[in-house]
Amino acid sequence: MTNIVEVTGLTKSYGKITAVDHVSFTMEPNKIYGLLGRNGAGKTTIMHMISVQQFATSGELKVFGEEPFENSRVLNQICFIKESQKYPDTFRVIDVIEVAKSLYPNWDDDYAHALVEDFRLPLKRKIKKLSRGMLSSVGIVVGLASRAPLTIFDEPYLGLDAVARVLFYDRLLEDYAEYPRTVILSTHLIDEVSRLLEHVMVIDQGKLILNEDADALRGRACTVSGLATAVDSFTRGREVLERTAIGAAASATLLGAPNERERKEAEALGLTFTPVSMQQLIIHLTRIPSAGKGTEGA
Ligand SMILES: Nc1ncnc2c1ncn2[C@@H]1O[C@H](COP(=O)(O)OP(=O)(O)OP(=O)(O)O)[C@@H](O)[C@H]1O
Repeated sequence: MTNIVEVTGLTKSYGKITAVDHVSFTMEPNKIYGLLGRNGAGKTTIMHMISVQQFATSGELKVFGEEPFENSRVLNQICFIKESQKYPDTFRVIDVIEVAKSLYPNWDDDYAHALVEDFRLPLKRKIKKLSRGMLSSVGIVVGLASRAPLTIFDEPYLGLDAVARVLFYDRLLEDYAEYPRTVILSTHLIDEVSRLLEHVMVIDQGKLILNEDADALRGRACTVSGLATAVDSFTRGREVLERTAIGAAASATLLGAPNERERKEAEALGLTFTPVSMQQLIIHLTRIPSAGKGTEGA
């Protein structure tokens, strides 16, 4: 099957600033990708280039197997939801829904209206009179109901409360199960979205430093805790990402999941293992300069 996105050596410079620096990757059909990274890492710029809202300075980009520039076959299949979407002043929620209906070939109007109710959006209210969270909900409704084969959510939930965020995650998973498509989700709330993600890409200072299957990533580290002397004895000779100690107790985050023998060894020392959250792991990995080396183009 054709890759949805194929990027080779993609670079975007603004004068002396290199926002995206020779990034190469592919995105497969029907997967949920997390595009993660710190502020200013280059995530939005990458998503803008994929959706042809910005041009690359150099490199190659194919979307749905084609050059995306002025290519309606490609552009019709992309829905981009950004944090601060602007709408005409006179627009009400219903107007946004109607325009979206005409834009996206796979639009499901019944689903859109069901989502409007779920998110408690007042259809007749002007967009400019909506609260910040309600405005984010409008974008989420459009993104989900578009059922676009490539749906991009760039930090879609500014101002959205926890209940609405969980609603978004649940609806996305349910609808994706029934109508698989490729979703790119860019967010800082890594732990919140980690259960949704099938593949994780981390951008740091314009470079792709991690490009990995989410399950493989989850198995890449664990934390071992107990008496500091026991922790140190167990971790000797192993790759420790971080060690913290309080009084006589310590915990160490280790690369790799423990095998049966290691579990027994730890148990004998009175140590316990806990999984490392995706957010912790990414923080650990992005702190180490050599962390993702060799992952580009995976
Ligand atoms: N129009 C522009 N002119 C100059 N520099 C820009 C422009 N747009 C983005 N940049 C710079 O490019 C870099 C990447 O920005 P980008 O918006 O892609 O980051 P991001 O990862 O999406 O960040 P955030 O998580 O904060 O939204 C930043 O250093 C930013 O200052």
